[in-house]
Amino acid sequence: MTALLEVKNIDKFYDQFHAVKNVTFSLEKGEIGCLLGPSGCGKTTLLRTIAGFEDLATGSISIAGQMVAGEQTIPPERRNIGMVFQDYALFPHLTVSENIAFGIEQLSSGEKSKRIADLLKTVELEGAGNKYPHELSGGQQQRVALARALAPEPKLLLMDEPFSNLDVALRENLSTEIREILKARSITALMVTHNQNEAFAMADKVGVLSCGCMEQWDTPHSIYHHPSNPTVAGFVGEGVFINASITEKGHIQCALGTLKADTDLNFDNGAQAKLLIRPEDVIHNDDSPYGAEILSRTFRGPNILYKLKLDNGEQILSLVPSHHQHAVGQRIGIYQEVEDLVLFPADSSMDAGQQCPR
Ligand SMILES: Nc1ncnc2c1ncn2[C@@H]1O[C@H](COP(=O)(O)OP(=O)(O)OP(=O)(O)O)[C@@H](O)[C@H]1O
Repeated sequence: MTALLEVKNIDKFYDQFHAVKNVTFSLEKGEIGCLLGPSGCGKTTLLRTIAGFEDLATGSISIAGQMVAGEQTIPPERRNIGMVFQDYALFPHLTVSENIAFGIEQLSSGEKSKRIADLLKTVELEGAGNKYPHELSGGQQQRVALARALAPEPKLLLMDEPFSNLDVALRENLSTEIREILKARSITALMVTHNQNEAFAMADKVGVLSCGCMEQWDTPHSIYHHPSNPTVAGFVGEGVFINASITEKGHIQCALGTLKADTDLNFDNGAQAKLLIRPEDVIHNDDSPYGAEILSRTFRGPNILYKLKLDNGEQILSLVPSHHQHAVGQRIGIYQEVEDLVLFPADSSMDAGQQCPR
């Protein structure tokens, strides 16, 4: 099966600055991908090269089997792409219906009206066709922007931080809603976001970028539970690395006791490693022989996030139901319940989530 979007070994420079480095990934028809990564890692640049707003130095991009950049270049308007931007970019002097009609002027008026009515229904804005953008909320405007991008029935939809102007509750609802709309229509889409919750809620595949490199392109589950390197592990979720040693085949010793691996660890006996401990892996239980001192606490509604100091001085995080009330400085009992062992060699660079040089 040919991928709908195929990005192969692309490099992009701004003068001497290497903004995208040998990036390869693909999306099947109907799949939703999200590009995630710290500020300046190249997410928008990558999206813009796919849209055709930026030239490539090397590599190729194909959409629905047609090469659009590489040995041949096809201009943005002929790439059959729809775009949704952070600031909605609606025409303020046009009504909602006129905004949606913008890219389908070539259709007969009957077809146009039918397409607009269908899209207004899809984005749940029936009855809002005669309104102007300023009469709508941010979330409604972004739904109009989506309808406008979908009107010409593009092969690929690109979305650049589409929810970042919206408040937190709305972002979550809208990301789920938009995923459902795209899935119902089998639309292939690629979205850029800073927000990992959004990426996980929306995407079939997530690409974690760092300093222009694609660190991992994988399902949200694998990105979270099987990160391929410390950069991905540290960027996604709130994990902390602690020291560990491989004592015998499949046994790992750390400050939280001994852990046993079900699979081959690819470490020699006696090897030193860094073990990822996520806050949800650390369970509060005062009967546990392992204890830690509370260094700080952050109330999060249903949970409290404790920063804890282990007896050997290492620090970890623990997510505890918020009806537990413990003060900073108090000692609590904890035990580990690490389900997915994420281990990297002790000498790995742990520069996760850092700003990329510009
Ligand atoms: N037109 C340009 N000319 C020169 N450098 C640029 C240009 N556009 C982007 N860059 C640089 O390329 C790098 C990647 O930028 P890009 O906007 O793609 O990052 P990003 O991951 O989308 O960041 P953010 O999340 O902050 O929007 C940055 O270092 C940026 O300064």
